[in-house]
Amino acid sequence: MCGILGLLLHDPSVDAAPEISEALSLLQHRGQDACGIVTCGPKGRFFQCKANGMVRDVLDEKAIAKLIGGMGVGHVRYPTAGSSDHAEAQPFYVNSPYGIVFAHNGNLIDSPSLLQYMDATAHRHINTSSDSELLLNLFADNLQKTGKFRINEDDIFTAIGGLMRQCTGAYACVAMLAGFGVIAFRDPNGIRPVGMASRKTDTGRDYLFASESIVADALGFSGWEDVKPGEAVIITRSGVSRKHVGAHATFAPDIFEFVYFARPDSVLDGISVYRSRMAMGDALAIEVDKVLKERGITVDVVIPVPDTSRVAALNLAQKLKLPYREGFIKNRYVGRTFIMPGQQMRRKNVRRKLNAMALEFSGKNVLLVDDSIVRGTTSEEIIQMAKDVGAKKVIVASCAPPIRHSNVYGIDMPSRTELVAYGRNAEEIAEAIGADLVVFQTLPDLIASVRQFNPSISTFDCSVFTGEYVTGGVNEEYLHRLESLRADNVKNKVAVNSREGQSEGSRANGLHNRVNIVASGGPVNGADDTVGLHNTWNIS
Ligand SMILES: O=P(O)(O)OC[C@H]1O[C@H](OP(=O)(O)OP(=O)(O)O)[C@H](O)[C@@H]1O
Ligand SMILES: NC(=O)CC[C@H](N)C(=O)O
Ligand SMILES: [Mg+2]
Repeated sequence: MCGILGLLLHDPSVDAAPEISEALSLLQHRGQDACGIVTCGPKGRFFQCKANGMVRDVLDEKAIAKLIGGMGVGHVRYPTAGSSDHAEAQPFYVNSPYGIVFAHNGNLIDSPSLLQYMDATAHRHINTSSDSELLLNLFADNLQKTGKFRINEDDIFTAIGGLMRQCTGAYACVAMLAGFGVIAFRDPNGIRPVGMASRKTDTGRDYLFASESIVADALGFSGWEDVKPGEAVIITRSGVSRKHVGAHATFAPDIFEFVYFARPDSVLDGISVYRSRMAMGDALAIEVDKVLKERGITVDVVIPVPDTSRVAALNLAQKLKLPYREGFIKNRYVGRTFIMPGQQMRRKNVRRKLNAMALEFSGKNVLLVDDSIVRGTTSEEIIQMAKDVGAKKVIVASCAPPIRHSNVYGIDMPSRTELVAYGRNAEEIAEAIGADLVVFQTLPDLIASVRQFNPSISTFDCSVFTGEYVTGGVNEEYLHRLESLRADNVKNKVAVNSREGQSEGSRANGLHNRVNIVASGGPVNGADDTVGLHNTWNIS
């Protein structure tokens, strides 16, 4: 689940990079592996800084000062296709036609056939294993087909319509054409979010595209509107054009955005994430009450698993008239563990991140509330921590139903066997994570919790719960291939072998590398100090 960003300032002499960087830090919860910004300055020149790392580390003051121009595109990455190589950090760039920069959230499910098309028909070289580089080149190929010396909005709509006919999967994208403007589009099912807002200035209007509305709130933009499924929106300094260019398909935003991914203070597709999580807590309270009564178990205290579950846990506690205590204190400097690469790192960081306060657990029957149980890494660790500090019974309640199916649309859950609920019922899951009892939200209750705030949405992508994939094109053969490429144990093997094979490992040096990190206080307008697109890996 990455974060994407586009910004066009009405005054081209004001640099967009500082605000893009600020915006990316607000989207950091969507991707912690890599980040980047490309801006477009005078004469349509692009300036880039991207690398593996968090926003605050990669996009420091010096780097930002060298990103010239009043429009730009940004990205925070959570790798869900290809590798974690710094060459796959986004935005991606291709010089022909016109000069295009591209940022993508989601996953394509037909990368192998698109790769074949690129090679055999479009004659475009793809230099990484990223599906986003493929998607950029598909966009470029479709723009090329217009055959125009100078392109206009209609040509761009035609090109994006062509792209949408040619690829399948989840994609919310922001692109930038050199000297022209910024563009956003969303796949025909609208699986991944992206919206837009504007801001009045003394001279005209600034425009923003972002994965989540929180960015608009924080940067003083208003009039947030979602880009619609299958829609493309083009913003130039002369205004906004939007058009539905994709096939008409079922609108199915991913329900997991509401369960876990998005910030609670965002509103996605007209639904407040915060309110939907409150409703999840209310609904789960009824289920928990029922199960506890059936089993004759009493609970002394409700404790959330920070951070995401807090909103739901508080409502659940209030509904059940039980005390709510913050029994786990989070180290605020450790990021989200679920989106960290590799099981070892995730496990280690749950321990680093959370500390159990003995006073709140000792001698009590505690009800831990989490938003979801995926691999069970978090639950397993925190249940042990709760028991270590003297909890009598540990009951776990999950705001999401059991997750038994792979995600193919941009969450890194490729392998069913890594999921703790795969092939297990609730009792077996409880045993696997060391809980005395586990209670799951039902799927109808989860859907109702979210949908009540926008009943015009009839379907959500719930594939991780149901194994039904709204785009089609996902069968057993596909899932087996995905597992063989991306399961944790496979990725570990590839990382170990990468020095010999130079295939996917983090040590391989691709084409698109981080700009020099050089102590330099010089001017940013001279050729020596500005940062173009193709930089060397040079840290001094
Ligand atoms: O069963 P698992 O595989 O452990 O995955 C589920 C857990 O991971 C996430 O927490 P994370 O720490 O990533 O983020 P948060 O701080 O926003 O809760 C999520 O909120 C669950 O707690
Ligand atoms: N989670 C995402 O949106 C990732 C985008 C893209 N598939 C990548 O892996 O870089
Ligand atoms: Mg969590």
